[in-house]
Parts: sequence; structure tokens; C-alpha cells
Amino acid sequence: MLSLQNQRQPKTTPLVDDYEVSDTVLGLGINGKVVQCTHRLSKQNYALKVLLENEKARREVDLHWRVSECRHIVNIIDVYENTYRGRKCLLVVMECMEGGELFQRIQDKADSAFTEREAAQIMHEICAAIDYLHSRDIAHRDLKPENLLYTTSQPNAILKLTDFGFAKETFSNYTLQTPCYTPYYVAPEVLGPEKYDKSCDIWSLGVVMYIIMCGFPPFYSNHGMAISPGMKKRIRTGQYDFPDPEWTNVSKAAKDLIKGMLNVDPSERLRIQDVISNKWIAQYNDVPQTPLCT
Ligand SMILES: O=C(c1ccc(-c2ccc(Br)cc2)o1)N(Cc1ccccn1)c1ccc(N2CCNCC2)cc1
Repeated sequence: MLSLQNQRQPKTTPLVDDYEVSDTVLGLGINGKVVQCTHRLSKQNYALKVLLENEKARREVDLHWRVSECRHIVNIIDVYENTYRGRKCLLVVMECMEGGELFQRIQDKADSAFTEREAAQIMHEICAAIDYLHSRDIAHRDLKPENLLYTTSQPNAILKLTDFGFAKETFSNYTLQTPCYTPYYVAPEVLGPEKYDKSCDIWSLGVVMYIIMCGFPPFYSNHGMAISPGMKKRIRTGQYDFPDPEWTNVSKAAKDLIKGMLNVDPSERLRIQDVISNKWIAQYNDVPQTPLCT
């Protein structure tokens, strides 16, 4: 069902008329690569994401465009639909996030991590982005530190969510407005399959919070491989802990919040409203500045 949102239309004039495209690859998204480009008139630098035009790419651009005003989501400046080497492409011009990835900042901390208050502030910014999405019935579905970028490398930089390659609308196809089945026979999964898309964002949020607090993930394979049967089992059964020395001085509030997000039962798992209103997040300025160094 095509959503009746006032969808913006991509420009069909050549992007190269307005921007000079450099071959500096800034990153690789799920659906396409990101290069740097410069606006010819303002000389301003931007990030350009090149997507081969298809249904998936159109959905990514449509969903990202709808939420692009959020302060904690990478803004879309312009979208062009051009034919490039005989292929129809969607060219997405976005603000240039010169501060790099949250992943890099965590790695730069090497084996330590952030102070508990810095971690709470980072979580507050990510929660603002997820809350903006979930309240508009959109799930991101690929929340990870690599998709969280800083505007600049300054201390007051803003953290923003990007890469909507896996994003999905989560509206239920059975609402009071469209009772398309006789209620007697409608199956439970028809009434609300989508809620699990949103709750998988909360699980990822729990993993991200765990990593920014201690510098390593709650679930990992013991030989540093990507995934292993043991790791899958530990995720499915929620088998993780808060090992000393990294977690010795961490507040109970922070650990309880992680437990609420890493609940293996999606229907029991915290919702974004529970997380964003949690004291540890809401009053991140009052969170103790406990150094989380190992
Ligand atoms: O995969 C990781 C890993 C460490 C750090 C990260 C990491 C992941 C994403 C981000 Br964003 C940022 C950091 O991942 N492993 C598993 C592993 C095992 C064997 C060989 C290679 N890797 C890991 C390594 C060490 C620890 N420990 C350090 C000492 N205290 C106890 C925990 C925990 C996990």
C-alpha cells in the first residue's frame, strides 16, 4: 500500500550541474557507497550516497527523507534521480558528518571507554533518534556504532543516526480503520507483526550501551570470529554478564537499564519511551562521572 505521505520528488536535473563529485569514498552503506561532493556555488562539502534505483532504494530514501528533520538523524539536503552509465540512480546529498563514527571514538578509547556520564549523554542522543523513528512507526533495524556519526570532531559535536538501508515501516495492516478481516478469524500475527521490528532496535540499543560502558560487547564468539554457535546460543538465551574489573564501579541503574533492553522476550523488552524516560538517561547530567577505564 503506497503511503499517502506528501512524498518529496527527486530532482531530475544532472547532479553534476550543482555539485562537483570527488572520488573520496567516505564509507559504504548497505545499499550503496558514500562519496564526498562539493556544492559548486557555496563550496560547501556534503556526503553523496549513490543508490541504484529500485524498490528497496526508493523505500530507503522515502523513509530517511521523512525523518531527516530530526536533530539526531543525518539530514538529507537533496535527492536527484539521474541516469548514470545507462542505469537509473538515486543520488542522496546529505550533510557531511566530519566527526566520524561512534565506533571509531570507542576504538580510540582503546581498552577503556567513556565516563558513565559521557555514556549517558551518548545514549540520550541515540534514544532521541530512535524515539523520533518509533513514534512515526519506523524501525531502523540496523542500529550499530558504525551507523552513528558525529557532525564534527569538536567536543560539542552532535551524534546522528544514518543508513536507512534496513529501515521499515511498522504500521499494522490491521487497524480499526481498515478491518479487512472478519475479526473472528484474524490470526494474532496479523494484528501486530510489526512490534518486533521496533523491539529489535531496543535490543541493539542495549548492546551499544553495554559497549560504550566497557569497550567490548556483551555477546561475542570466543575466537574473535564474526558469529559462532556458542555466541548464537548465548544471544538467544540472554547469557551475558558484567565482568569485573570493567563493571565493578558501574551504577546499578545503568546495569538495570541494560538488563531491561537485553530482555530475550521482545514483548517484555523495554520500549523506547521506557528507555528515554529512565532516570539514568533523562537526567544524564546527574549521572556520576565515574571513569569507566579498565
Ligand atoms: O570481539 C571482541 C571484542 C572486543 C572489543 C570489541 C568491540 C566490538 C565493537 C565495538 Br563498537 C568496540 C569493541 O569486540 N572480543 C571477542 C574476542 C575474543 C578473542 C579474540 C578476539 N576477540 C573480546 C575481546 C576481549 C574481551 N575482554 C577483554 C578483557 N576483559 C574481559 C572481556 C571481550 C570481548
